[in-house]
Order: sequence, then structure tokens, then C-alpha cells
Amino acid sequence: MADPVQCPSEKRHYKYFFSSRTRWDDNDHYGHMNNSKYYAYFDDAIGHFLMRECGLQPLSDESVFYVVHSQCNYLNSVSYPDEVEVGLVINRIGSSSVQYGLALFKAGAEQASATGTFTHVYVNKSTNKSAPVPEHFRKIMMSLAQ
Ligand SMILES: CC(C)(COP(=O)(O)OP(=O)(O)OC[C@H]1O[C@@H](n2cnc3c(N)ncnc32)[C@H](O)[C@@H]1OP(=O)(O)O)[C@@H](O)C(=O)NCCC(=O)NCCSC(=O)c1cc(O)c2ccccc2c1O
Repeated sequence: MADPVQCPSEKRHYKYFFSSRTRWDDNDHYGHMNNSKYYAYFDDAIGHFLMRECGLQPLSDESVFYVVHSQCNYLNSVSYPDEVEVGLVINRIGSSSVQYGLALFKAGAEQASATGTFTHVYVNKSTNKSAPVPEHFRKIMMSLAQ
């Protein structure tokens, strides 16, 4: 088994934040946000970063990012209606892959309710093969590197 990736829970570790509100149908029968929902908040935060900060245009760009790996550690419950923030940092940029460090915080909290990682690969849509992460993305991503 691969070494577990360090996923710090302190808010000060993260460099980009995306605010959101939990939704009615996030809760399961325990009255908690269900484990599967955390990934949607992580997706939203990364999508927002890529489209708003990096200029990604998923429908028209020749290449886009695909998720090849994701993980989540659940530390404290979240439920509806909570206001939440997802913190983002770049753990690693390779040739064609990027690993994001992520954490979900209740608004105002300094300690995360969940932490995780997403690994994206930059993929040419025509060939469905990996391609080098372009310099303009790399430059903005590096500003979030730990
Ligand atoms: C993505 C693939 C086409 C890659 O296959 P290929 O053979 O071209 O590439 P390699 O295997 O050589 O790897 C290149 C590169 O990636 C690293 N890598 C590969 N697999 C893993 C892994 N499991 N974990 C970690 N890293 C991995 C490898 O080390 C290389 O790194 P370098 O940096 O050294 O280059 C092919 O794998 C494929 O088609 N996979 C299926 C992808 C998929 O269907 N994903 C789910 C749907 S996509 C998605 O959910 C999603 C897409 C978005 O665009 C989003 C955008 C914003 C937010 C969320 C999004 C989102 O959720």
C-alpha cells in the first residue's frame, strides 16, 4: 500500500477558499452530511479554481482535467444547514498530473471537518491520453503550492 498522503486539518495550511452552503438532500438518515457528498464540494471548489482563476473552458478547450484518484478523511460531522468553506492547496505538479490538497471547514472553524486529495490528469479530449500541464496553468497553480 502507498504511504498515506499528509492532509493537514489546520485552516492556515490552505491557500484558496471556496464558500458554499450545505443542502437539504446532503443529510442522510443519521442527520449528517453523507460521505459521498463531500466529494461534490471538493469538485465544486476545484472546478471554480480552474475556471475562474486558471481560465479553463471545459466545453471548448482541446484538453481538460480528469480525476484519476481521490480520497477523503472524515474528522467531524457536517449537516444541513451549515455554511462551509473548502480550502485548497497544490501538493504536487508533475508532468501531466496535479495533486490538490483539500479540506472542508464549517464557517469560522480553524480545524477541518474533512480533509482529502484529488489528483487530476490533463488529458487531450481527441486522443484521451495525458498531455503536459501548460505553462499558464502551471504558473497559477504554483501560487497555491505549499
Ligand atoms: C486520465 C487517463 C486518460 C490517463 O491515462 P494515460 O495513459 O494517458 O496517462 P498515464 O497513466 O501515463 O498517467 C499520466 C499521469 O497521471 C498520473 N496518474 C495516472 N493514474 C494515476 C492515479 N490513479 N493516481 C495518481 N496519479 C495517477 C501518472 O503518474 C502520470 O503523472 P505525471 O505527472 O508523471 O505525468 C486515464 O487514466 C483515464 O481515462 N482515466 C479515467 C478518468 C475518469 O474517467 N475520471 C472520472 C471523470 S472526470 C471527473 O470526474 C472530473 C473532471 C473534471 O474536468 C473536473 C474539473 C473540475 C472539477 C472536477 C472535475 C471532475 O470531477
